[in-house]
Amino acid sequence: MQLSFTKMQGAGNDFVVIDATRQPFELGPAQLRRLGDRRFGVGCDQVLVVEASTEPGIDFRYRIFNGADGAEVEHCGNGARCFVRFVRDKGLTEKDVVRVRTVNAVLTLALAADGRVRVDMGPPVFEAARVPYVPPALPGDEPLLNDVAVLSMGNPHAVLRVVDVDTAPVETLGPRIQALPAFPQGVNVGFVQVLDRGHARIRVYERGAGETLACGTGTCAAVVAGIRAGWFDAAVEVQARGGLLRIEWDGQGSVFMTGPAETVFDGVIQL
Ligand SMILES: N[C@H](CCC[C@H](N)C(=O)O)C(=O)O
Repeated sequence: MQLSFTKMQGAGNDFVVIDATRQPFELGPAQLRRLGDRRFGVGCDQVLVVEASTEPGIDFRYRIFNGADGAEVEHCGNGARCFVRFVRDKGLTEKDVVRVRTVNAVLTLALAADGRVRVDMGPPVFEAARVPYVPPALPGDEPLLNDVAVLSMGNPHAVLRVVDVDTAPVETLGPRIQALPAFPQGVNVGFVQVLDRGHARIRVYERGAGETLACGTGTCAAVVAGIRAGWFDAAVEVQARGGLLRIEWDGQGSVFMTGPAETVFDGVIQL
């Protein structure tokens, strides 16, 4: 089958975006992995699917699949910014602010005049069962989890503070933490370097993708963990390897993320 797609990126986190508003989305895991494959397919961190909505007050449905394993996941923050850029540029809406439903949340996405996009990422969740996270029976039972903050941004995150992200053991510690029984549905592992109360650097070893150049939900999770720990004020500029994200959280409501969203090319693939 021939599949039309648009390649997009948000702070270097890259996506294959599929317009499924006019025909049902029917790709299986093997086809999704092919889309994500950087040798045998298009190559992307995640596949984003735009579906029509019949729900009052909801403009679109937003589905996310990790490129490496084809698994459907709950949220993708950088993808959300590309989503609104896509639906606007493809004429699927005239709105600059759209509301979209994911598998477990409703997000508000707003195109700004400077081309950046501001996303209401919803509130963080700390209740272990909703992450999901199974804490060790006793603190210290699992040394890898000492000093790790665990929370959900709709998807699961583990956050560690490091002195320097460039020397952090991302490629080794990331997968080791992901493999722990404490995370029954896996986890995205963030490594955050605090520069000052309004600035940070980050690297994220993502579930189902490995290290990406940026992770929107992971950056939100790191800032939330840092605000709770007293490291940050309510607004933080975070430098990822692929670009700069601005995260705001008042300590109780939604987390807001502002950053870039760009189209790279349109294409057709034979699946
Ligand atoms: N790998 C993530 C999904 C993509 C998240 C990331 N690309 C973002 O921008 O939030 C997960 O399995 O939960």
